[in-house]
Parts: sequence; structure tokens; C-alpha cells
Amino acid sequence: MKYISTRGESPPLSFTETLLAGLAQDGGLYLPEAYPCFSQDEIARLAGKPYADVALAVIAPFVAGEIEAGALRRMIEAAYAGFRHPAVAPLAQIDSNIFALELFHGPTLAFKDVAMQLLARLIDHALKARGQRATIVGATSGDTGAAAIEAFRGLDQVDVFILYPHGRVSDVQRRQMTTVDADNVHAIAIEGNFDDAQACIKALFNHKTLRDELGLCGVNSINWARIVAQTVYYFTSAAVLGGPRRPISFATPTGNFGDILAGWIAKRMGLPIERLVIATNSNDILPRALASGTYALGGVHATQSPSMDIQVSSNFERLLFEAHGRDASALRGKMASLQQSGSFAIEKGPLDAIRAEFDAFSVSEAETTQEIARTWRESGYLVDPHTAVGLSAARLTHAREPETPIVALGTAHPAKFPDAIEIATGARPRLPGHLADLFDKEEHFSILPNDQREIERFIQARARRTSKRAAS
Ligand SMILES: Cc1ncc(COP(=O)(O)O)c(C=O)c1O
Ligand SMILES: N[C@@H](CCOP(=O)(O)O)C(=O)O
Repeated sequence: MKYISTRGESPPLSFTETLLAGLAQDGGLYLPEAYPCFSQDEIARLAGKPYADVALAVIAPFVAGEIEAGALRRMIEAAYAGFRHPAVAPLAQIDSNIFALELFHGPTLAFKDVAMQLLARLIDHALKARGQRATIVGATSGDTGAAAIEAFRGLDQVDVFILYPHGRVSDVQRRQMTTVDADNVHAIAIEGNFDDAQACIKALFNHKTLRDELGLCGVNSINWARIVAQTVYYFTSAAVLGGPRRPISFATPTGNFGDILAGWIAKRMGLPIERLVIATNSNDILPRALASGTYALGGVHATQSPSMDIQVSSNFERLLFEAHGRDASALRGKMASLQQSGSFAIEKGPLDAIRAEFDAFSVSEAETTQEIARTWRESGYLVDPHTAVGLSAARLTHAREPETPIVALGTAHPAKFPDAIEIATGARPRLPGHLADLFDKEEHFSILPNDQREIERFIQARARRTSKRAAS
């Protein structure tokens, strides 16, 4: 299995090369040359299996024998052994035919752990096999950074640099990144927003000398392995609800478009999915794009679901590439237009193809608060603001198609955003026991201006220092 870039100007790579590369050298995102496909009987047989078994079945075809089967199984089992729920990603019923998929039972209480716990093991395995070191870089609006730091802290082969927007993540999210005492972890608060941080990471990859010297490896959902690992829970949850014998819809709280893209990949692999519902907060570039056919950047609004305060929705590029029949030159044109003028048009054919599978709703701040309050009042269930955005959108689709079960992805634990929950319900969720001392620990982080050169110099100096220490 080879992986190709959406911009068509980078050579195809193997799974391991794609894993270690993150972003393609031409600035594009990798996708497999073809999608493995499961029959309905194969999908039906996934029902009742442990999460790790389903993960192995779904992920192995993408690895295509590059990692020995026993080693891959052991990494997958180890990745999910530490989750606080035996099902890893259990379903909770919220209303008739409306469910929440709890993806927050990993160490940092957000869905990012599901992929990151495996990604760190895969990267560590690949680096050891090659005798290499890598510099892990990531941009975060709060959750990816915490998950990456937790998954990579203390590993000998890597340094981890995480850029987050200064003052724009919750206190719990920030402390999860800044209180980890490990020499290889570097939390950097930049004076900008998430889109600035993500643009900086992409620019680092375009800096060829730096990329090669430091062995840069990206762990945002630009990394294909993140998407594959996130595909698994669409299968496990559909299987619990009677899929593939009946179609299921999913409502996914969306920012960088990685999680909902994983649902689309599951559908391409044969999982019967009725609707894929893009649920955004007031940062509504995707609902606007689907409604108008123009993808146009606006200003970033700070909301109570800060992890989705994103305008540049990176993985939308992967869907556009598919909707354009894999026409890389069309994609290059659109991305150049986005760079130059902040927008591009989506022609009727691709737009109709996207609309045929996706709905998109923007949920306001008031609606988010109402959803948290309603779910608590009617179901006695606390949801975090991101999950509330998903549930609110799920109710809209459910009203149109009440016969089809709909699953809202529960992307974060309510205790990560206690202020928003308390305002909506009066209840203040407590952190699980393993994080009970989070607010007693000392914080370590650096504040840098939103300046590419300065951030590059900082990363280079720190990475050189630790790799010298590792060599001595
Ligand atoms: C809690 C939470 N929900 C939803 C999202 C949006 O997911 P995606 O960026 O994959 O669209 C994020 C960030 O990515 C998140 O941290
Ligand atoms: N919401 C994310 C933003 C980055 O998303 P990713 O899935 O591309 O890593 C975060 O919390 O950091």
C-alpha cells in the first residue's frame, strides 16, 4: 500500500514513511492509493469483539505488512490497556435513537488519546527499527497537545514541541501540557491563535534544512496514522447499534476536520453510514462552505468550546481531493487561492458530492449552553461544550430522520471545561483521580511571539541541546 499527496508533487510513500513524514513535502496531505474494503459479513463479525481486536482488523490493511503482525497487535493492546473504561469507547443513550460516543476515557480526557496512544507507539517502534531520533511537532487548541505530551513524554528517541495559543485554552488543558516534568517535552505558548500555530507547523515542514536536520514528525491529524486510528470507533459504535444491518448517522464536533474525515473513511471501507453531520461552534467556515460553495476564511471567535476555534480546517483538503476525483492540480489551485486571497470556490460537481453525504450545522454559544443544560435536565448526563455542539446538531438531523440512530461523538470529558458546565447546570464536574493534583503542580512553558523565525530558532536550539545530551 502506497500513500499519495493531495498536491501530487511528492513521491508516494510507504505506511512507515508516511507515519514519520506527517505532512508531504509539497505541502499536501497523504491518502492511501486505495481504500481497503470490508464486506457486510466481515463488519457484522466485529460486533462484540474487544476494542483492540476491531482496531487491529481496521488498521492492519493500511499497515500492509510493514510491521510484523504480533508487534502491531502488542502496540494496539498496550495503547488501549490504560483506558479507564473496559470498552475503551462506550456508548451512552441520550434520547430515543440519540447516543453519545464517549471518547474521553484515555489519560488526558479527550478523543485525541485514542489515536495518540497508538501513534506514539508506532513512531517509537519505527524510529528504533531505523536507529533514528525525531522531533515531534504539533499545534494545539488544547487537546492534541496534552495527548501528544502524555504519549511521547520520556521517550528516548524524541523531543516534543507543542505550540498552543497563549490564553486561549482552558486551565485544565494548559496545565496538562505545562506541568509534565520531562526533559523531552517543550510547551510553547504563542501570541496568536490556533490557525497561527498550525500555519507555523506547516511552515516548519517547508523549511527543508530544518526538517531534515531535526527529523520533523507531525502529530496533528495531518498525519495519516491519526485518521486511521480514529476510524476504528465508527466501526465499534455502529456494530453496537446493529450496523451494518442498519445504517447509522454520526454528528461530529468539528474543527480541523480530522475526526469527521475518519467517519467518511469508515464509510469508504464499507460501513453503512447514512449522514455525516459536521457540527461546528460559531467558527462556521465549513457550514458556510457547504451552503454557499465558497470556502472563505473569517476571523476566529473565542468560544466555550475552544478546541474548535479553528478557521483553517486542514483535513477538508483530503475530502476535496476525493470530491475532485483525485485531481491534484485542482487542489494545488485551490490551496494557492486560499493562501493568496483567503478563499476558494468549490464547483457544483464536487459540492453536490459532498452535500450528498454531509450535513453541516453551526451551533451558537447560547445553543451550546442550552444543550448542556437540556441533556443534564432530561438525561442526567453531563456533556462538555464540544460534545454539546455535536449533540445539538445531532438533534437537528434526528428530527428529520428519526428512524436512523445517530451518534454524537463525545470528544472531551466535562471536567476539562468545568466553568461552562457550571454556568449551564450549576454542577461542577470533578477531574478523575489520576489528575486530582493537576492544580498543585508547577508549570513550565515558554511564551514566544507569533514569529516563524523566532519559533524555528527556539526549536532548533532546544532540539540540538537534547540530541547532544542523548548522544553523550
Ligand atoms: C474536544 C474536541 N472536540 C472536537 C474537536 C474537533 O476535531 P477535529 O479537529 O478532528 O475536527 C477537537 C479538536 O480537534 C477537540 O479537541
Ligand atoms: N482541536 C485540536 C486542534 C488540532 O487538531 P488535530 O486533530 O489536527 O491534531 C486540539 O485540541 O489541539
